[in-house]
Formats: sequence, C-alpha cells, structure tokens
Amino acid sequence: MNFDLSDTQLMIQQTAKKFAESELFPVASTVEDKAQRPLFLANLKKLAELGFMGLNIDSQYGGTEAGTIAFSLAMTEIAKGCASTAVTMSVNNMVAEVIQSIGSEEQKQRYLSKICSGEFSAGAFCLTEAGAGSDPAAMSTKAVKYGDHWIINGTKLYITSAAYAGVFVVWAVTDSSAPKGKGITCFLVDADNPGVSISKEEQKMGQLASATNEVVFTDCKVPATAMLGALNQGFKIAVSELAGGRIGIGSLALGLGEKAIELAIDHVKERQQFGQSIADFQGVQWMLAEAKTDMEAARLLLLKAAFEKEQGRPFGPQASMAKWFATEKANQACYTAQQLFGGQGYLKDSPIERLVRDVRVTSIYEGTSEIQKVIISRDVLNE
Ligand SMILES: CC(C)(COP(=O)(O)OP(=O)(O)OC[C@H]1O[C@@H](n2cnc3c(N)ncnc32)[C@H](O)[C@@H]1OP(=O)(O)O)[C@@H](O)C(=O)NCCC(=O)NCCSC(=O)CCS(=O)O
Repeated sequence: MNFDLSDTQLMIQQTAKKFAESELFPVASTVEDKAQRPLFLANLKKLAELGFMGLNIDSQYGGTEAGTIAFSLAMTEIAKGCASTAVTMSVNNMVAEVIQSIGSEEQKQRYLSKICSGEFSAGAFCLTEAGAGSDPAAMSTKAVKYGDHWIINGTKLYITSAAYAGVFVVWAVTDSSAPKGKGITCFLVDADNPGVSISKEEQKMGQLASATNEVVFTDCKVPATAMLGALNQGFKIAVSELAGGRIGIGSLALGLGEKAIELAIDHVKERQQFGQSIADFQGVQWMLAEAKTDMEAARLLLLKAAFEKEQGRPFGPQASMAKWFATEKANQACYTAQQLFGGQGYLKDSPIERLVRDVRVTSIYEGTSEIQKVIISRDVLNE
C-alpha cells in the first residue's frame, strides 16, 4: 500500500492551495454580499482556467483528466479558501461527469468544453423538489413526449448555481405508470430555454455567495436529443452520480474542518489567559488532538472512496461513509475551533463564524447523514 500522492496529484493540490490562499480566502467574506457576485463569478472563471471545473473529464472535451483523488484533494484546498466556490466547483464537476458518463457524443461536444472552460459559470443538477428531497424517486416534475420533442413541467428546489448556470440536468417522470423510480428520465436543458425560469433565491445560513434557487419548468420544450442516457433509467443515473458528488462534499467539509483547526492553532498559541498561552492547557491540547485525528480519519475515508471510484470499482457505500463521517466531524471541528476562539469566534468579522455557518449544510445537502447511513447499512446487511 502506498499513501504517497503522484506528482500530478501533488501539483493539483498545491495549485489549489495557492489559489485558495491568494484569491479566495481574502474575499470569502466579501463575496457573501450578493452585490459582489461579479467577483465571485470572476473567481469561478479563474478556477475553470486552472482546469478545476472538469478534473475528471477527458482532455478531448477540455477536461483535466486528473482523476477522482486529485478532485478530492483540490476540493479540500478550495474549500479552505471559500466554501461557496467549492460547492460550485463540486456541482460543476458532477454535472460534467454525468454528461461524460452517459451523454451522447453530440451532448459531450456541446456541453463539456463550455463547463470545463468556464464559458458556462456553472452547471446545475435539478433533482430535488418540495416533496422529493431524501426520496427523489417521489418527484412530480413530468416530461411528456410529443413527436420529436418533450415538454417538461414542474418545479425544482434548492438548485445550486441556478442563477448563473448555462445548462441544467433535469430529472422528470416519463412513465407515471411504472413502479416508483422506474419511470424517471434525465434531460439536458439550456438555461436560455424560454420554458425555464429561475425563481426566488433562498436566504441561507451559510455558503452565501453560492446562489440556491427554485427553478420552474413551464411547458419547457426540449428536442428528443436532449434526453440524457436511456429512457426511464434516470433515477439510477441520479443515485449513481450523487455517490460521486458525495466525495466532493465530504472533501469540501474536510477543508472547512482543517481550516478551522489551522485558525484555532494560531489563535491558542497567541491568546494569553491566566498568565500563559492557552495552548499550554491540556484541555485545549486535547480538543485540538481530537479534531485533528477526526480530520485525518475523514481524509483517509475520502481518499479510499476516491481511489475506488478512480479504479472503476463500486464505491457508493464507501462514498457514503466518507461523506457522513467527514461532514459530521468537520461540523464538530468547526464547533471546537469556535469554542477555542471564545467570544471572538462569535463575531461576524471572525472567519470562524463563517466556517461554522458554511459547514452546517454539508451534513444535509447531497444526502443527509441519515441517508448515508441508510446506504451504508443496506450494503452491510446485503453483504
Ligand atoms: C435513499 C436512497 C439511497 C435510495 O433510494 P431508493 O430505495 O428509492 O432506491 P434504491 O432501490 O436503493 O436504488 C434504485 C436503483 O438504483 C440503483 N443504485 C443505487 N445506488 C446506486 C449507485 N451508487 N450506483 C448505481 N446504481 C445505484 C439500485 O441498485 C436500484 O437499481 P434497480 O432498480 O434495483 O435495478 C436514494 O433515494 C438517495 O440517495 N436519497 C438521497 C437523495 C439526495 O442525496 N438528495 C440530495 C440531492 S442534492 C441536489 O439535488 C442538489 C444538487 S446541488 O447541490 O445543487
């Protein structure tokens, strides 16, 4: 067994770290203000130019072809700079990967280079609905075929990047008489399709720079060639792609947890109380030791899941273990770091305050911790 990273993986990790430190972290609080969205989008474009919007996409389509381990490493570093940027990068990579894995040659040619190059600021993954969150197979958005085109009607919720996405991957029921989950099909819908409207932007607790919107499809007409993958196979496509996305979100959470610990280490060395640095108190040392060990364990779980995916082997339950563990422990690490900052960590101008807000959703979106445990336990019981 070899734990060493390849030269390419190290280079990608270092590039991400440098970009996060120089371009993202200094403006992470600034871009929380929606008026600063152009700055946020400009950084997404730079990230695309670095090759980070298609890390696992073939070079013939404009991707970096660096693999899933490199993707996980890059996500962690980018999240240390700005979680909103990182989640956009994660969803973009997931959208690009679903097109690469099941798209027609024409669809790959049409969309992948635009996502990878940053010509599209983002791609969006339109699965969730008001009545279909943890249970996406319960969706009610419908697509009906008329001759050589489909008409899509329905409303999707909590869609990351919808406000500036160039393309939407949309799931809709195409056979309502089929058993649950067996009559869903996936479509590619251009953002400028007149049947698409981007509705209200959600007011969130964290990851404020990244837009999260409702997306409404009203008699949205798409050609038959917009179907992504096979008819009525969409649900399997969704759960399979979400497994890859979970490596991204777990890696993002790891970055937030690590950043919180780094900030806390600097703080406890500097902060003097009772005539000594608070780093000299064993209670403080143990808090850091526990958080650091949790993050190291999370990293190993994430890299194992990424390795399995990269090898083309089943990785769904492993990705769920990694996502569940990394996001829960990153939440704890941010909480610990905030505790170590004391009152200062509760102030709006403290970076810890933002990390605590940004990390919270990681154990909710792209599958709650409870859903990850459903996936893991089903796998354990079927072994
Ligand atoms: C709860 C679930 C895990 C499972 O749901 P179901 O019980 O309804 O479905 P299953 O029977 O388990 O699976 C259906 C079908 O798919 C196959 N399958 C399952 N997992 C995989 C996989 N990893 N790769 C390939 N195929 C897979 C399974 O074998 C079945 O096949 P057969 O029918 O037997 O042939 C699931 O509902 C779930 O994951 N729920 C959570 C949903 C979620 O994460 N939602 C958040 C979405 S994030 C979002 O939409 C926003 C994106 S962005 O951030 O903007």
